[in-house]
Amino acid sequence: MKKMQAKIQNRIPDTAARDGEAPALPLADEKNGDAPSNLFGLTLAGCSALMRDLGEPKFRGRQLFEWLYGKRAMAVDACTNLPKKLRETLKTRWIIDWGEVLGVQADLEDGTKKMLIRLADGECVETVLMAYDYGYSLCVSSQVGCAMGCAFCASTKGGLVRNLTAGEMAAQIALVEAAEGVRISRVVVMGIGEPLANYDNLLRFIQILNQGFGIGMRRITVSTCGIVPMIERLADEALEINLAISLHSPDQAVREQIMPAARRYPLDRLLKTCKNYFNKTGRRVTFEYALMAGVNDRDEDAKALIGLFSGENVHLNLIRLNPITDGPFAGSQNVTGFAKKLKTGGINCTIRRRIGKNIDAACGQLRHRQEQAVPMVTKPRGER
Ligand SMILES: C[S@@+](CC[C@H](N)C(=O)[O-])C[C@H]1O[C@@H](n2cnc3c(N)ncnc32)[C@H](O)[C@@H]1O
Ligand code: SF4
Repeated sequence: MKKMQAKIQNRIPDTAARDGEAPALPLADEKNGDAPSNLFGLTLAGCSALMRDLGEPKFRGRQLFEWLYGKRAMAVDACTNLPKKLRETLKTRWIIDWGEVLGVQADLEDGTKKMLIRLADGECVETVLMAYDYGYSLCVSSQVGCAMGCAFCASTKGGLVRNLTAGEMAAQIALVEAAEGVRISRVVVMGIGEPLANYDNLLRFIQILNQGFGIGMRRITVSTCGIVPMIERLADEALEINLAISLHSPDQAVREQIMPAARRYPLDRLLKTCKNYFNKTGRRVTFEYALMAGVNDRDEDAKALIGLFSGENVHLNLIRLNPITDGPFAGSQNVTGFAKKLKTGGINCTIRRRIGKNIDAACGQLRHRQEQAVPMVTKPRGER
């Protein structure tokens, strides 16, 4: 484990470690010139470099890191393991800022809570808290908006605004835990944005999750629409995280229509890359498949999936499509029948438990509402 952590640390780009200057500043702060910088989001290497720059012994870096994430310190003065004089010095240039929860939608039926979070520069992202038998899982956003243009997804409606910093991803956990009085034990990077298009910050975030929050690598899932070169890079990191691929069709032409990224990264190349990923990491890849009526829920789709995956050590996760405003697709009425066909064909598949159906479950809807100044509503039970 220690060896693996050291490996991640060496690979994670960190301005502090690289330049010997102030640790990597979050993007939001870079825009603000003289504004204080956010300590939240520094990796262990970043904390150590900061302490070194301040003329402090190296162990102070670990102390800061532990209080930032292990203790969820909300202010520099809450880092009571650091000497008061050092805290005063830190406060001249540094703050701890998690952003704030702007609003919450709760699904009273299944306990899912979707929160709209405001970032330091006023941009918003969503994060979703899900309750399971084993504890709490958080679905984290990785970007403000998304450039990928998938036709069924609300996250991409206004395009990409910017990447989230590692701190802004980690703050989603701290904020939700503080607001709800819970501990998050699993994290899925399946919120707004394409995590592999924000690769360096994603790796920093994973490091913070693992070393700072103490969340095991196997309890972290990263989902991608299939950015092949970044999947190849991720395979080389040798992390034990779970990789999920948004597949949504076994047909290249259909995929190109509903997921523009497929034009650049064709299905055969993507599947080959996933095979290599499994061979290198030993981690089984999950394929996500949101069923859309007449688009990808036909007999021929089931047959094609069986042809692609029969005998392969993969998992297919069938998802009920969440309706989005003005979306071109309707959810399939044949989810269980489709699953049955796949199972009969020898495919290891499950239907994802539907969560948050009484709120704006589709990822990006809430942020979109906020941008359009549409009031945030929790729909009555059963209404779609
Ligand atoms: C929002 S994406 C974020 C992660 C990454 N960008 C990706 O595409 O895998 C997370 C998952 O939600 C799925 N998704 C997007 N819009 C959806 C919708 N309207 N209904 C159901 N699933 C949806 C995506 O295909 C993907 O599997
Ligand atoms: S599904 Fe993922 S990649 Fe596609 S637009 Fe939505 S967030 Fe972006």
